[in-house]
Amino acid sequence: MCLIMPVEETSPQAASPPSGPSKAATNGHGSVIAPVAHKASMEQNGIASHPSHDAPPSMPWFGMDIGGTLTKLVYFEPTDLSEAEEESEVETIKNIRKYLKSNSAYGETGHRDAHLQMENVRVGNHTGTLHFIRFPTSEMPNFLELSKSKGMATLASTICATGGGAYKFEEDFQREVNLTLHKFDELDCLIRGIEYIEDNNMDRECYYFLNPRSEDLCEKVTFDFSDPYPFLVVNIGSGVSILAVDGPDNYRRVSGTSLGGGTFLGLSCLLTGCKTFEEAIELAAQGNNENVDKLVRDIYGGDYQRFGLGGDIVASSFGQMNSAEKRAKVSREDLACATLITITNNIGSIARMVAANEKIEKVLFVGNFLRVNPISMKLLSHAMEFWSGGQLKAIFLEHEVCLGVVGTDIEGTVVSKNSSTCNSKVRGYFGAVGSMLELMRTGELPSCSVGQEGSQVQQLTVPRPA
Ligand SMILES: Nc1ncnc2c1ncn2[C@@H]1O[C@H](COP(=O)(O)OP(=O)(O)O)[C@@H](O)[C@H]1O
Ligand SMILES: CC(C)(COP(=O)(O)O)[C@@H](O)C(=O)NCCC(=O)O
Repeated sequence: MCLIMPVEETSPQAASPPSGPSKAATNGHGSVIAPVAHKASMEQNGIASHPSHDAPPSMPWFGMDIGGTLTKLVYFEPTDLSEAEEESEVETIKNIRKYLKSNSAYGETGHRDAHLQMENVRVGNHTGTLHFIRFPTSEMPNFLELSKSKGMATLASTICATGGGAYKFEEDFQREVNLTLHKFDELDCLIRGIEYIEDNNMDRECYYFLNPRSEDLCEKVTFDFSDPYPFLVVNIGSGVSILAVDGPDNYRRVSGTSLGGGTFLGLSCLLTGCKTFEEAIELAAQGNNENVDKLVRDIYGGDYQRFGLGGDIVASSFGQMNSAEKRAKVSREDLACATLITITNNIGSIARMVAANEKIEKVLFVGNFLRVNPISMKLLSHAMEFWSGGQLKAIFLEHEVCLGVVGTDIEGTVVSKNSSTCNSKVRGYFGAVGSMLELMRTGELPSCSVGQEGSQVQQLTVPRPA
């Protein structure tokens, strides 16, 4: 059984930098055309195939998403090993398992999200537990050092990896820990997952906010995504990528901005001395941007009526901070709040212009910047609707983790149709889960299933690649 990995050369939607890993075709307007990679096209292009295997790959089983800010690592711990299997395991694997399980912090910055742990998961031919570990990508040298000290290099195994770091750190993995990275593209994965919504009538997966500005009237409403095309995807990670999805397996990276989640975090740390994203969001929730920004009414004394600009609209982000007097009065909370609003509004504004340019009305916002961040979701909702005169809708997803899983070619899943079996808190790890499942692709074998503790295990079937 020969399996094909969607390696990078077939997914030419990489961002504009000339040194990017992929060769991209452009459509003449600067946007990059990227059909989702398929086995057939990869074979035609002479792309390397995944090593064929009838048996699952040797353990340990990991998946990695090495992003610009966060590295997300998923580790599968088999809980059904027979005595003979346990005995035949090499000491290094046992030690790695013991080390990962007995700690919830690794070094100073690595965390295992123990509360997200998923029991009773079937991967390949084993049942076990999925562990979710994250650390700042900037700590990669320490991570490699730690892996080396735990004997990873002696295993000579393979890890599936996605995200920009899969390219950046490929040689380091090989050199330091003798690990081969099978890379696959983060945007292909994302788009496939979203398309799965349409294919599987996941009619409660998408939602938008009604009356996003009103604390009392704001309501989360299901969005009917049964007729999705065309739609825009705004992926807010460290930076922002904007993709226009024209039809099945057909998308373009039409725009992007470097002012993204990483900018919010970086500026917040700089301005408030906060140390984490969570702290920055908490500060922002307690602050008032009006002490930092210059509003239309600060300039006009009221509304700018001729063009319908209300007095409470931000005219100039951080526009009051040129005054030493105002700077002296401003709080950390105010600064975090203004930073969040500045970044969010800018993304909303670019998304709106791209939508108008592309004549697209549905705009899907995804990425970890929106994690624990209802302020931005509601702001985006309001901005999209207000500035488009009600034409544009900001749409969000309930379960990015499930979409990520199916986004790597896992189809026919029961899990994603039944949201109660999805762990929505695992948002942000989907690329890592998806990359581990890539490792498991073994043709038509049922390869992965997910169940809650105590519930029936449900099967995900993995089709033979198209
Ligand atoms: N615990 C966290 N640590 C750092 N950033 C976080 C965290 N949770 C959410 N974020 C936000 O998510 C962004 C990263 O999003 P993500 O989708 O993981 O992108 P990337 O793959 O580029 O790391 C950060 O820049 C930050 O704004
Ligand atoms: C380069 C990236 C695709 C990397 O993805 P990320 O790790 O930020 O999720 C993204 O940061 C991006 O699209 N940046 C904006 C580049 C630009 O169009 O200006």
